[in-house]
Amino acid sequence: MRDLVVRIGDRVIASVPELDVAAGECVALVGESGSGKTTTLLSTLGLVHGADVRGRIMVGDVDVLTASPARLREIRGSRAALVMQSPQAALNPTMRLGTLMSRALARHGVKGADARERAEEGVRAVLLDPEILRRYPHQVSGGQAQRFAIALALALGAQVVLADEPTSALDVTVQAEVVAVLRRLRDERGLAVLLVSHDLALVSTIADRVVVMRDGAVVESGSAAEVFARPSDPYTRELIAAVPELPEAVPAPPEPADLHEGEGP
Ligand SMILES: Nc1ncnc2c1ncn2[C@@H]1O[C@H](COP(=O)(O)OP(=O)(O)OP(=O)(O)O)[C@@H](O)[C@H]1O
Repeated sequence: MRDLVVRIGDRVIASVPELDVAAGECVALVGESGSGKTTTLLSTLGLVHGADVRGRIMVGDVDVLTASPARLREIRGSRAALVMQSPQAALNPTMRLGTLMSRALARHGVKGADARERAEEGVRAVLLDPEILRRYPHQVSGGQAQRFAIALALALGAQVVLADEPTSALDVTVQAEVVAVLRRLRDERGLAVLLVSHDLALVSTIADRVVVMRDGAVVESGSAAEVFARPSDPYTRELIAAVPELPEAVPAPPEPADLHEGEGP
């Protein structure tokens, strides 16, 4: 993404000069409520409505701002998948998870034995028992529903997962499970993850890079280790100071000078 500017009337609600997420990498957008994180994330799939969106947004080789509606539908789901805060609310309560999965696959042309295989492979990849495909949404926990949403994305072949506060509705242990699944998929399958979260402790356990937003603008970005260990912006320092356990969560990389400590010229 380059030079993203999202305006509603005269107000710029998100302005991001540069944002890239590579395969096998997790980038976290952090910042307080209303700082423009969700707007930035939704822009990547052309899902910001009622706003003036400018810039260059590429998902693979698709230019999101100039793509046809059909092309956009194709990338949503089959290339990039959105995982939102409350997946249970987004799942049709009258259908078993297996039916939801097979309908989604059918829409992308995958049917029959192929679809069953992909569904089972998807749920196994998020460490769920394929038995869960026989259950209805109300018969699974919030954490299972969230992992199912990720499984659905994987079954559809998503290479990028866009996760908006994927764990904020979950308790701490379940949050850790969801993050562990995302981390594993990033490491083992090269999934690219763009994560929106205001939870810096959680971000420190998964993000490779961090982009800090405030009032619609990027105030700081860099490797997670660098940003957490040596935040350059006062706002980032404030955010980090509010999370006492962070210094232990992310060991600071040594300063280049430290590497040579004690070694005289
Ligand atoms: N469609 C819209 N119409 C009017 N204002 C909007 C619209 N979408 C977002 N905004 C405003 O733009 C600003 C940025 O919103 P955004 O949801 O991107 O922030 P956020 O950092 O994700 O916040 P949160 O953590 O609360 O989700 C907010 O002030 C919000 O009220």
